[in-house]
Amino acid sequence: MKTLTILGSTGSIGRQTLDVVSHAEGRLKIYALAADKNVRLMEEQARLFQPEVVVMMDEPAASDLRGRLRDLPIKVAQGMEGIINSVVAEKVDIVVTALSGRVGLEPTLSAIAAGKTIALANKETLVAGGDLVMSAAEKNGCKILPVDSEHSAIFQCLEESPETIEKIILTASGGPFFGWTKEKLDTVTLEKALCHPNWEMGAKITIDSSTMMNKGLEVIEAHHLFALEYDAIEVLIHPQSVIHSMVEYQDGSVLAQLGRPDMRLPIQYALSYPTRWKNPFERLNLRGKTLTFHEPDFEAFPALALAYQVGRRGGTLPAVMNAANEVVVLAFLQKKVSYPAIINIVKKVCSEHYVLDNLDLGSILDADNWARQRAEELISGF
Ligand SMILES: NC(=O)C1=CN([C@@H]2O[C@H](COP(=O)(O)OP(=O)(O)OC[C@H]3O[C@@H](n4cnc5c(N)ncnc54)[C@H](OP(=O)(O)O)[C@@H]3O)[C@@H](O)[C@H]2O)C=CC1
Ligand SMILES: CC(=O)[C@@H](O)[C@H](O)COP(=O)(O)O
Ligand SMILES: [Mn+2]
Repeated sequence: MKTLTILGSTGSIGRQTLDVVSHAEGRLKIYALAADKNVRLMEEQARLFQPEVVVMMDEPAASDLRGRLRDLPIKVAQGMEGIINSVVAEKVDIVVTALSGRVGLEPTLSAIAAGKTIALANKETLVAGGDLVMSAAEKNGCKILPVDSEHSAIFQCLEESPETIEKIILTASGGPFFGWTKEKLDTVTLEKALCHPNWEMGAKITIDSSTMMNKGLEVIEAHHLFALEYDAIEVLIHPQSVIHSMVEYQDGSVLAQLGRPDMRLPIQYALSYPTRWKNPFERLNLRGKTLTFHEPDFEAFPALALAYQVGRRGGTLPAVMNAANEVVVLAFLQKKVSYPAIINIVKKVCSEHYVLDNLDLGSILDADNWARQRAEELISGF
């Protein structure tokens, strides 16, 4: 039996994780669930999964939930303190990090300091603080198990001697606008950007997939997870999202992981690691299927090239790019900025940043805060 805390239980990954738990035949138990404001769904999840603790980041949401759950012996905590307590608790074996955004960095570092295994979906945490996270994990002997589908695929293709890797190939669907020209991309609406061709995901990552910033974040995520130079991380457009990524070894052999676009598979893989559990989920059927592959269009989708430049520069710059992107994507979701403004503002914030290389949590959070404020100023100026 493995005991979990799920950070972001009411979100897309969080809900699918609970579905995996319900199919795990008693091998997974929930200690705590955490979210921000979605009280109605958290109440439903609490009643169904009976965790010891539920946490709402938002304090009014926490007091609302306290009233709704007064008939149950479930502790209702709040704020970042409540989230951190939910991951360091003695009973917890694995923390599923499925918060959206850099907010997951501190709880992830706290969970690692407490010796927990991390099932990591929350890629912004690695983009902003990957050096801190991976060195803390090494120091504490903690496993970081990737949940992000491409990184799970790479992890599943790793052999005993990872030093024989020549490169990894991150596949990308190309998003809803694959093949569009820069001019046509100026006409994108929020409704169109929220329609991912293959995956049902949360709003932020769906917009990031449309600009290809998601793939840029994943390049930086892979750099940290697999200790790879950026020259050894290639992106290949694969519109069908059947091959979730590939590893090319120094003898020229390429291993790939395939599956239906169903996040329960990488989630279950991480939670059952190092075994593979059976499940009743629909199987991949390749009969009659055509798989195609294309070069990324770095011109039309500048976010990908920016992420490579930012990742190579390192220091506090990745945290700045990520923070600016979080702010501008939220503004786009609120229809406050145009689609082209997303990458234009992120690029401008990155260009103005004085990069620091002494990476501690304070410098990362300061850079993150500066970037958020600067992005907000540019949005109001747009
Ligand atoms: N969805 C997917 O298929 C994939 C997602 N990922 C990554 O996984 C992470 C989660 O993505 P996804 O599930 O789509 O996101 P969603 O937006 O669907 O869910 C986000 C979750 O985090 C909670 N949350 C958001 N902000 C805060 C906060 N400040 N404090 C506490 N809780 C917060 C939300 O709570 P509430 O509901 O109360 O707002 C919700 O439970 C992201 O980093 C994403 O990039 C990676 C690969 C695939
Ligand atoms: C399911 C998952 O892992 C997402 O990151 C997805 O891969 C996004 O698809 P894109 O390839 O379009 O960015
Ligand atoms: Mn992914």
